[in-house]
Amino acid sequence: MDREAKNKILIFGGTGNLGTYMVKASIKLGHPTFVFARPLTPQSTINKINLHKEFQSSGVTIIQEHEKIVAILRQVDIVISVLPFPQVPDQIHIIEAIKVASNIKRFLPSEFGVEEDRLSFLPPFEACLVKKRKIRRAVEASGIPYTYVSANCFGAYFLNYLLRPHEQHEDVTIYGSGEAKAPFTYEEDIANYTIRVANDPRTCNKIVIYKMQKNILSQIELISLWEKKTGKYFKKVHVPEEELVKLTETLPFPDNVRASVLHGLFVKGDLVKYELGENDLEASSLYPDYKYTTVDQLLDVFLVDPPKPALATF
Ligand SMILES: CCOC(=O)[C@H]1C[C@@H]1c1ccc(O)c(OC)c1
Repeated sequence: MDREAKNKILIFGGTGNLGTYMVKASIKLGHPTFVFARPLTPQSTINKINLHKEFQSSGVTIIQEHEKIVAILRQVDIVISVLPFPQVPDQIHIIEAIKVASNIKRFLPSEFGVEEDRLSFLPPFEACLVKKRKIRRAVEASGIPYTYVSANCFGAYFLNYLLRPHEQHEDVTIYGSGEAKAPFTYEEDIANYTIRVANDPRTCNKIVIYKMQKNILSQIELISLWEKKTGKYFKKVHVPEEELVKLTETLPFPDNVRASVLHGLFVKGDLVKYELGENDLEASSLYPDYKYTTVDQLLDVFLVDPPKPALATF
């Protein structure tokens, strides 16, 4: 299909960590791509300024935030929100505007992490997931065609968090026994799958889980792979479950949230505890020809050029 026939995609949060991958994937797959972004100011970082320039030179249309959202929505077909947690409740305004515009073929709210309708976590993270569930219910009540994406653990994010390749260190922290498994999805694959999912009739009003068999590993397996590749062996420092639970109760915000994420993911192993339902779809099964990056391959990338570490906001 030529570029004109391709769905036009508007991305909220397109200048963020996952958002940048999403914009690049949308452009690479030939979609006219629009990014709803805060206007640059004299305080804007050089990275943000350069990102705007990079987007514009690759044909992205940057929509300044103050522009009329309904008028913008009437120019596009698909809306993808990659807004971070603090802005999750703001998506109610996107939903309202989509209802007024009434032309949007698919809306993907800002999900991409755990499958929050099937899992519960310790209170600090649970409170964050309540916000996401509210948006899901509002989307369903609105009648807007949607797709929810649960991409599980962001690969680069968690390899940085668990292995700390940017630091000189002799030890690694293991949460719990280290044996519980979790699915990892490299951010570039999250974006490449998501653009496909957003355009796929099979995924309308469905949940798509990103859970590739080769990328389901425990912390111990991850660290062992990294030790073999680096030739470095790390002292393992275990944080027992009861200590991590205590941290979720005593640490200040947002460290208490992070502790409760770690508890659910790596101590309880919750992300691999539910089976896909008959109504659920799995990305690598939907697009078997797409060659996703395995954790082993991502570690090879980390050996030579580890992506910059990031910390999610809540
Ligand atoms: C290790 C501490 O965890 C985090 O910083 C947050 C970014 C992690 C996160 C936030 C929301 C999620 O749904 C999710 O799914 C795996 C993961």
